[in-house]
Amino acid sequence: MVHSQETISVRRNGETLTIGSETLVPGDILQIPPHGCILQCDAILMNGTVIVNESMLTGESVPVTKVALPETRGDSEANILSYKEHSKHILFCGTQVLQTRYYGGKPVSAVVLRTAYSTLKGQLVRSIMYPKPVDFRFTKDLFKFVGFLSCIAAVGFGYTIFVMILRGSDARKVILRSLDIVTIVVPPALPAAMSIGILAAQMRLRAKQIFCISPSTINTCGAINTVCFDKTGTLTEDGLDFYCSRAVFDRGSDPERRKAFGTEMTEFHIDELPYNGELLKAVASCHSLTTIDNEICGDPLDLILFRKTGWVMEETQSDGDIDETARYDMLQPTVIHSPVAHFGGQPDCELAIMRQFTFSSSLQRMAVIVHNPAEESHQQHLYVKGAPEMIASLCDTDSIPVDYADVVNRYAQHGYRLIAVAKKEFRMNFVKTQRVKREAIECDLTMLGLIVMENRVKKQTLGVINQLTRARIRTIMVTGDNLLTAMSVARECGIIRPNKRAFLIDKSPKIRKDGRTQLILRQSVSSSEEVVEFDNLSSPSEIESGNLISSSYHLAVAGPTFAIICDEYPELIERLVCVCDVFARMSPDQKQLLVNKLQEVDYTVAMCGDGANDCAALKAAHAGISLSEAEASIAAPFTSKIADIRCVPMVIREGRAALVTSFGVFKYMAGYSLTQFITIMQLYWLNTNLADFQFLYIDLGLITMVAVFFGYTPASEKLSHTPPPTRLLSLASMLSVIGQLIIIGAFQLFTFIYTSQQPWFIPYAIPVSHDDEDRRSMQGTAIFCVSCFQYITLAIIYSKAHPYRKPLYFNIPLCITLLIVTAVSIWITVQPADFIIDWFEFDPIPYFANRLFLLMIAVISGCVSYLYEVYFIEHLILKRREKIIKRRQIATGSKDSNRFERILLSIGNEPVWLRSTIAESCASAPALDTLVNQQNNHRPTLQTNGSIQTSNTVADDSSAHKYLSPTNSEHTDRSSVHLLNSDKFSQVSKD
Ligand SMILES: Nc1ncnc2c1ncn2[C@@H]1O[C@H](COP(=O)(O)OP(=O)(O)OP(=O)(O)O)[C@@H](O)[C@H]1O
Repeated sequence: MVHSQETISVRRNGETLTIGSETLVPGDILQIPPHGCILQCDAILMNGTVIVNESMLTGESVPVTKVALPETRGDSEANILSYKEHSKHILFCGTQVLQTRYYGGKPVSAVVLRTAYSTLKGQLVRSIMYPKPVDFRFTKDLFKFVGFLSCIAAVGFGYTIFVMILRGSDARKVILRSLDIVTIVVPPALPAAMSIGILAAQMRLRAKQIFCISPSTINTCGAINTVCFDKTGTLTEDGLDFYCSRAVFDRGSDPERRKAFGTEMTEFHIDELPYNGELLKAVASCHSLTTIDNEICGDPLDLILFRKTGWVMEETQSDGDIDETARYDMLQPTVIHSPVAHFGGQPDCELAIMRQFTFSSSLQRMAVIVHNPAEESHQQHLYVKGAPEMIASLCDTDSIPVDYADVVNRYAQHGYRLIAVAKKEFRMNFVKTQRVKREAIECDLTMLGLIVMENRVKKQTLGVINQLTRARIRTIMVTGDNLLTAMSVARECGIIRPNKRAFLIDKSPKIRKDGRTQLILRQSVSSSEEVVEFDNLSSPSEIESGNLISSSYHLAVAGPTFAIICDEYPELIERLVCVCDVFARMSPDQKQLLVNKLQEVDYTVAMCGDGANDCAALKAAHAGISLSEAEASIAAPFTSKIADIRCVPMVIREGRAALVTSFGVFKYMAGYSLTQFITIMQLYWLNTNLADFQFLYIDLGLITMVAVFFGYTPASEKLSHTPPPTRLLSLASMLSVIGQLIIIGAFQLFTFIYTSQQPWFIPYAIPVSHDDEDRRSMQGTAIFCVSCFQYITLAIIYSKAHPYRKPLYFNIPLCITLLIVTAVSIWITVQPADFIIDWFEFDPIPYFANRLFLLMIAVISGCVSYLYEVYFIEHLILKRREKIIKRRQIATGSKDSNRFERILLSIGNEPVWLRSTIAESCASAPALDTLVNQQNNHRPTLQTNGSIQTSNTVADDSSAHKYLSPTNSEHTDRSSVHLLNSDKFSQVSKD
C-alpha cells in the first residue's frame, strides 16, 4: 500500500493503525510526505518510505539503538536544516535506527530520541513535523489585489488595441504594445520584491541568534496578539535546584498517623532514610540518562537528581574496548552503584536497570525495573517517579500520608516543582520483565516520598512579560506542571498581574442534575509582596475603562478540568480561552487544542516552548518559537539559540517590520506600475512609447535599486501599542494607492497639456518605417522627467513605517540610492548631456526655464503626494483606525468581563463558592455561617463599566499572607498564590 498524498492521517484504533478507512497490517508500505509525519508509536517519519512493523501496531516499547554520528558543525541553523534535509527516512522505527543525524551542534543522542519517542508513544498521530503552511489574510489580499491589477491590465489591453487600430498600426505592433501593458501593470518582479522585507528581517533575526526555517511566517508574526508560554525551561530556568526531599516514614500502629512525612532533608543519607534507603535507590536508578562521549546526558531534572545522589552509573562495557554506538545491542544492563567507600573498596549497593519505561508527558511519570545482584535472581524492584497526583493515584492509599495533599499544595503554591517517588517489589524472570506491560505493573505502589525542586523564574522573564503587556499582547501560561506551581510562577513573572485576583476552575466530585460534572470556582488570594513594574503601562483611567486586553480577573484551569469543559461544556470553551491565563497539567495534545481554540476565536497566536511536549502546540500556532535546539525546534519555525523569552518581542517586532515593509513594497510596486501605466496610456494616445533606455532607467535605477534596499530599515526598538494593519485591502491602503494615482495622473496630464500648449512645441510625427521606430516626442520627454520624481516620491512615502520601523535615515543604502537617483533625475531633467538626449531618445525641451518648470511640477506633485499621505491617510484614516481599535479593545475588555461573568454564572448554576484557607488557618477558621456570608460578599458583580467587582470584605493580601505563609522562612521570598487546600479549606455551598 503506497500513500503518496501530501499528508497522511494515521489513527490508532484498538490494536491497529488505519489510514482513512484502510487498516494497516505488518508489511504495508507507507510513502511519507516530504514534510514528514509522526506515526503513533514507534516512528518519527521523515520524507521516505517506511515498512509497517509489528511493534508499530502494538505500540510496544522497544529500546533505541544508538548509531554512529558524523562530525557536527558549529552553525546551529545549518544543523537544523541539514537535520531536516538529511533525515530522509526514519529516525527510529521498531528496533532499528535507520538514520540518525547530528543536530544543533550536538549529535542527536539516544536521549533526545528517547524523549521524543516517549512523548509520542501511546498517542494518536499528532502532527506533521514541519510547521504548517501559513494561512494569513495578507496573502489572500495579495492575490485579490493582483486580480484587481489584472482587471486594470485588461482595461489597458482593450484601450491599447482600440487606440492602435484607430492610429492605423499594423497587427504586430498592436499585439506587442497591448501585451506590453500587461507586464507593466502586473510587475513580474513583485514576488521577489515582496520577499525582500522578509529576507532582511530573517537576517536581522539571525544576527540576534534567532533562526527561522519558514520565512513566510515572519510576516504572520507582525499580527501576533497572544503569546502562549510553556513554563519549565521557558519562563523558568531549565536547570532546577534540588531543594529537599520529604521521605515517608512509618510512624507506628495508629492507622491515622501510620504514614507521615519526615522533615526536610537536603542530602540523601541512606541510613537516615526509611525502607533501607529505598528513596535514594529510586532516585539514583529511575532516570533515562546515558553517557555520550563520557559525559552523562539527559533530562535536566534527572541529571540534577542523579548527581545529588552521588551514585555512579556504568553503562555496558564502558571500558573503551567497545564502541559506544554498539553498546545498545548488548544484553548487559546499565548498572548504578553507591560510591565506593575508599580506594579499591566495594560499593554498598549495586543495582542493574533491567527495563526502563521512559518519561511521558501524558503519563506524567517514568519507571524502571531494577535488580539487585545481591538478591535472589527473580526479585525485582519497580521504581516510579512523576507528578505527585499521578503517583498518588497509582499508590496504595495506606502508604500515602494523610497530609500528602497539604504538603504538596504548600510547596506548589510557592512555586516549587514536585516529584513523587514510589516503589513496588515483585518476582519475575528477566524475559518477562522485558515484555510486561507498563500498566500491568505500575499499580499498588508504595509511596516513598517527595522530591522538592526549586525552579527559578529567569531574570529576563518579568521584563519581557511586562513589555508584551504594555504592547497589549496577551500572555498565557500553558504548562504540564501542577496548577498551584503554575499560578505561583504566573504571578511571579507577571502573567497574573499583582493588582488582580485569580480564580481557578476545578471539577467537583458532584454530578449536576443534567448529568454533567459540577464545576467549582475557587479563589486565590494574591500576595502583594511582589510589585511588578508598570512603567507607563496604562493610565488608571485606561484600566478603569477596561482598556486592557484582560479584565480585572485572571482565571486558571488544570488539564483534567479543561478536558471536562471540552467534553461536557463545549459552549463554555470559547469564552474560557478568552479569559483564562493559566493552563496547567496540560498534556501535549491539550496544549495543541488550546492553541487551536484560541485561533478559532480569532487570536493570532505565538507559542514559545522548549520541550518535546510543546511540539504539537508549536506547530499548531501561527508562530512557534523554540528555545531549545532539540526536538521542539523541528516543529517550530523559529529557534532561538539564546534560551530565554527575549526572543519573543524581537520576533514580533521584526514580524511587524517585515509586514509593514511588505505592505510598503507592495504599494510602491503597485504605485510604480500604475504610474507607468498612466504614462504609457498617454504616450499610446500619441502612438509612441517610452524609449528602451527610459524603461531601463525607471525599472533598474529607480525601481529595482529602491526595492532591493526597501527592507533594510531596521525594526523599531519599541513594541507599539497598536498592531500594524494586517489587511492589504484596508480602507487606508486602498485610499492611499488610489489617491496617489489620482495625484500622479493629474500632474502627468497637466505636464502633457502644458507641453503641447507651448509656442516651441513640435507635435510627434508617426514614423514611416516600422524597423527603426522613432519614439521621440516632447510630451514623452516632459512626462518621463516628471514621472522620475514621482517614483522617488512614492519610494519615500511608502518606506515610512512609524512606529513599526525606525526612521528612513537608519536605512543608509536606501538613503544613498534615493539621493543618487534624485540627483541624476534633476540632471536629466534640467541640463541633460548630449549622450543622455541620445540614449534616452529625448525630444529635448528647448528652454532652460521650461525644463525648470518641469522640475517645479515634479516638486509640487511630490509635495501634494506627501501631504496627502501624511495628513489624509496617516492622520485622518489611520488615527481613526487606532481609535476604532481602542474602542474595540474596550468592548473586548467588557466582553471578556461579560464572558467571565457568564462563566461564573454557568458554573454557578448550582454554585459552590469556596473560600481559600489552608491547614494552619483551619484551627482559627470562622464559623460556617460567617464563611457563607463572606463568600456571598465575594461573589463578583458586574459593574456598569463591564468589569467585575467583588466586595471589599475580601481578606486583605497581607492578612492572607500571614495566614498562608509556610513555617519555613525561606518560602517567603517567593511570590505566592495562596490557594485553598482541597481537604482542609472550608467548603461553602450556597445551594
Ligand atoms: N524526568 C521526569 N521524571 C519523572 N517525572 C517527571 C519528569 N519530568 C517531569 N516530570 C513530572 O511530570 C509532570 C509533567 O511534565 P511535563 O514535561 O509535561 O511538563 P513540565 O516540564 O512540568 O512543564 P512544562 O510543560 O512547562 O515544560 C511534571 O510536572 C513533573 O511532575
